[in-house]
Amino acid sequence: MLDLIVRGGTLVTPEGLQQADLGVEGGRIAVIAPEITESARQEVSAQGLHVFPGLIDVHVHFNEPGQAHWEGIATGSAALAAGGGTAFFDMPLNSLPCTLDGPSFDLKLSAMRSQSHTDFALWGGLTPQNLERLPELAERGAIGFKAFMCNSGLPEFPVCDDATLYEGMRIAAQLGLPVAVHAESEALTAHLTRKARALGTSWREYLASRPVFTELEAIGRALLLAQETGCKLHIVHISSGAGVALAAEARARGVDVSLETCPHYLTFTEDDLERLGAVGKCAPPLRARAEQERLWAQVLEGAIDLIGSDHSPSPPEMKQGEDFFALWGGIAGVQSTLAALLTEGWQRRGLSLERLAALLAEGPARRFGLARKGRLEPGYDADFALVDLEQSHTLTPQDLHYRHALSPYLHRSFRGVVESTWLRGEAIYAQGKIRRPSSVRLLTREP
Ligand SMILES: NC(=O)N[C@H]1NC(=O)NC1=O
Ligand SMILES: [Zn+2]
Ligand SMILES: [Zn+2]
Repeated sequence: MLDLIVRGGTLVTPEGLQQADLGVEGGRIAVIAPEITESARQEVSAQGLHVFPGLIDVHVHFNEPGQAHWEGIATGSAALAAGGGTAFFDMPLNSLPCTLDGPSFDLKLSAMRSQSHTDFALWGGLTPQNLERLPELAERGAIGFKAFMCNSGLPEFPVCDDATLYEGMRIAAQLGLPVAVHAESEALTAHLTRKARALGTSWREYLASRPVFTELEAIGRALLLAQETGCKLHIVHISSGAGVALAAEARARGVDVSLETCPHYLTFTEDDLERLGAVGKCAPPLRARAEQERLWAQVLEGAIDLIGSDHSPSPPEMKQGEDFFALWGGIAGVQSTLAALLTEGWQRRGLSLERLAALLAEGPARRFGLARKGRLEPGYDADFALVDLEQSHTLTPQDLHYRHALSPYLHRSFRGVVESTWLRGEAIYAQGKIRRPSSVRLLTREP
């Protein structure tokens, strides 16, 4: 007797689409077959629906402990589930304390266990102040170490200088964990910020302070250090086609690097900033249309390993004011990743559903050593979303599960509707409602 059978859906796997029944037992996919004859405690019809592997978002800031008024684990993970997601990796900054040592990791872990609606992994931080704490973070199950190559905007998470990045990568390589970098040059962005601010403080000057070459300089330096140390490198939120090209070239030479971009760089351009204002502020910033087209070309060619949301909201007050430089930089988007990619990628540009599953689930699981996640295949965790691709929807504030109903994706129309999301065989989202699963797990790297 199976626990659950999902009948008649179209399963999306990186190898292709397959019309089949999917049977679940003990939280795992037990069988996939054209027609399962066994009986089950629960049956769900997926007739006319696509079954996607649950999204694994390797880049979110849910800001707990300490800053639940910015977002929150319960609200953020609910939004992820409503968007078809079943796991997230929480970044080490924007919470208080930042995740920089064993005790802060333990605090975050217990907050996650009591409040998350999905499985999760935790990034540790890499700063000049915590090099000697990396082993204790690894011991507790950190999925990797995140460093900022420019000012993070938060004094409690200082910029990582080259010497720290080099030594941190040496330690990470020994521990067998990746280092993730926010790649923008501190020297160049600080200089260009001074220059731009002398001319004004609108979104236009902000854009002028972080041009593409400041991203390229930092990507190039991180690649060099990764090559030298043999460290696994993950470059987060690459905003430019040129940045992808630079990293992909190094990967082809044998550097162990993975490339992430975000739905907002694939959806909005700098021309949208006039209308969006602060809700569209992020770093690196939105780019010109031609750069976005180059980025899309790279995605379509398969140069990108995975897509993460970099969901990083703030209280609304921090997005208000005249000085664009002083406003919080961060996009609220964890709920919209699949919708944005189905619309901008599958519908508009012919990105295949198989590639989409690879970018949103299998790619993240493979890169970060999650052996039982990311695929619809017997033996894997039964994490999936039932999606109606025939329907469209327009995102309203009432749809958002965030702490604050603010997002650049609001009022846009999207192809596809997530009908339900399942974590290890349990519905965590259905008919617009969130349900807490019986358990959530810390995901760690498996050899
Ligand atoms: N601190 C933080 O979350 N910063 C993020 N926001 C953003 O737009 N880019 C980032 O790195
Ligand atoms: Zn960043
Ligand atoms: Zn981030």
